[in-house]
Amino acid sequence: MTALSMTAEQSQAALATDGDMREKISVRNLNFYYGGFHALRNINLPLFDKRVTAFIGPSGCGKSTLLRILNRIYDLYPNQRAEGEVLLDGENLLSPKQDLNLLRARVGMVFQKPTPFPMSIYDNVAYGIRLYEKLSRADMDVRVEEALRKTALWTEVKDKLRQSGLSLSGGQQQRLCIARAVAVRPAVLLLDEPTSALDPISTSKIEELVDELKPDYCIAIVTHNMQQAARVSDFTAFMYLGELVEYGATDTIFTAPKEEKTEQYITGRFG
Ligand SMILES: Nc1ncnc2c1ncn2[C@@H]1O[C@H](COP(=O)(O)OP(=O)(O)OP(=O)(O)O)[C@@H](O)[C@H]1O
Repeated sequence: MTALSMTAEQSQAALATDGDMREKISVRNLNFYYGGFHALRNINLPLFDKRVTAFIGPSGCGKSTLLRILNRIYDLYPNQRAEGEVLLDGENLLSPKQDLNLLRARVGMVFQKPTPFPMSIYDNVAYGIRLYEKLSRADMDVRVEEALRKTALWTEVKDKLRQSGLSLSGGQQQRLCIARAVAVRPAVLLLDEPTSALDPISTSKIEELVDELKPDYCIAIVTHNMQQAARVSDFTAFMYLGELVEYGATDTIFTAPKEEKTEQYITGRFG
């Protein structure tokens, strides 16, 4: 069975069992090139709303490349080129007509290392909102509080909103970055190994947060941690050498994968 037919079959099965499921992003026949290097090969994949999809696979297989296409971050670099379609609510975000500012408001991204801006906690969260909306001071206060509450940071920072974001612990900084992303009310959240620089307690807080955010977003997470993928995701995409080897419900991928390569990877035989 090819990855493509499996994808269609799996998503059909999922749709049949859960009327609440809606395909938010559809990746179709996607190829990606770094100059002459063909980094992603004919990727087909659905990403469902209100669900978490994990991208797993050994180093260099193309997980981050795929994630970076979903908000067209690669556009910032010369000689990087995508072919195919990535439909967001049916609209091809790879189209040259796509407004990139608008796209990045709809698709938020959080990186591996916490990257707060060198400004206050309040301004870190308000920064993105100010790019897109002109709010009164009172309305901005409400939005900042809402984002900090959503990311379970409010009680920890409400008395020091004017302190630098850099004064927070690593785990708090990462939650601040997630608050910054959700503050602009995106539809999609992309998390690129968001806990790889964090201790186990901060990691479990971020995982809980992903669970809490799930009902409001379509979430994609790149992770090297198999347990994390199994804990937080509903669907898993296993990639190898730029190809999507297997996609399916996370339970199935981790207990009864169809492809030998997937089984070898999840049982730690390579990678
Ligand atoms: N800027 C770049 N220029 C050229 N090749 C690149 C560039 N970035 C990544 N690649 C190559 O593209 C392939 C996919 O890289 P990518 O970073 O997407 O993999 P990954 O699965 O996220 O790896 P890791 O788990 O190590 O982060 C690799 O072969 C990598 O060397």
